[in-house]
Amino acid sequence: MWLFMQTPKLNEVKQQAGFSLEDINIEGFAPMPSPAEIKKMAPLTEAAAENVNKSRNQIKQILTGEDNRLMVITGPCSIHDPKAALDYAQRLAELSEHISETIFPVMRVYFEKPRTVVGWKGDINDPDMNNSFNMAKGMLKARELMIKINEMGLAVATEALDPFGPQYLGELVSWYAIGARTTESQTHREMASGLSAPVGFKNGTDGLLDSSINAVKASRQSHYFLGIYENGQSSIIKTKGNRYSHLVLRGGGGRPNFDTVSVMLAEKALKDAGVDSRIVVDCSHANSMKNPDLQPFVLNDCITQIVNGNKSICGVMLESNINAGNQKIPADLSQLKYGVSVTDACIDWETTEHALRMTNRRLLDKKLNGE
Ligand SMILES: O=C[C@H](O)[C@H](O)COP(=O)(O)O
Ligand SMILES: C=C(OP(=O)(O)O)C(=O)O
Repeated sequence: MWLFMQTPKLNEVKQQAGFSLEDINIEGFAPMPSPAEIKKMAPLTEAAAENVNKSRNQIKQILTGEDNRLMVITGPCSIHDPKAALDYAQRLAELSEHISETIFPVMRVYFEKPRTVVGWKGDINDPDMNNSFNMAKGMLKARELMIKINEMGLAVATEALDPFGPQYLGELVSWYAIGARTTESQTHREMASGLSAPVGFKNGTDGLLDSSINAVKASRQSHYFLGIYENGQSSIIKTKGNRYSHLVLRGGGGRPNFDTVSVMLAEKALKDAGVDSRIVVDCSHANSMKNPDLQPFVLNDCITQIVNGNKSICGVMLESNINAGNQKIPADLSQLKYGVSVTDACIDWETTEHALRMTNRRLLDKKLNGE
């Protein structure tokens, strides 16, 4: 408070002394268009709005068990090429028609990447992939793509990483993840409490569940925190709490946690904590030890649990792309291979389609047998 009151005097002192006490490690500031300005450049369309509304309701019903279909969140680890993303969306939308009796597909449209240490942080942060960090361009690109994918009738899932992001993209997202690296962060729990769509909290990278269960609890409450308003004005935000936050098992600490015993332990941990939440299983990340070829086996195991009577698993996640594997970002971007991840390695489209058709068949059999 004293420093605040003395600011004019301090500034004088700083000028005389020739030094500053703030922004010492800041190299520069650049203006960023407000959420309202970006929305004006890529406005929400009626078709996209209707799809978001419908998809959110379906996901909510899956999370409460009113809709017993399996939510399958599938798509690239990260988006870097909108053309390939739309190609993927087209394939998923077509497949969706054949599997919709048992599966509700949601496309991973991940524009923000949390890094273990450093690396490309996604298409919003650096859309030109050349360290030019044109975030205004990245945000516009993200909105344009999410609008198109919604217009194709697919629900959009994304990771909420930057707390300003939802003001720009929130109306286009039907399912959010809070990642393993941020589940314990108060900032992300507060943000989740105000998000307009259901939020899945990943368990921590250590594989322990406490931080994610605490996160589910915290995000269901109302919070006050600092953020921005639509016009870019810095604001105090009061949230209502997110009734649809839930747990996502992604393995960690050197071991997976998708198996029957781990899922039963997660159910018990939720019950002991007094949290009523169904579970999404991420078949990738530490559940497949980052080996994409194992993802279909993880999926298959989850379906076996469901067929055998498990009622808590309501969704699964796959990291899938048009082509398998991953690639380093080349200095010459014309060398980028089409439809191949630039972050985590993915399964290819053929493997994805086969896995989802098999899943549908197994879930249909269960339904036909009245199990
Ligand atoms: O899903 C993506 C990655 O697993 C996550 O962003 C961490 O990536 P990194 O360990 O390569 O930084
Ligand atoms: C970063 C991701 O996952 P996690 O937070 O589980 O590592 C992801 O799904 O892209």
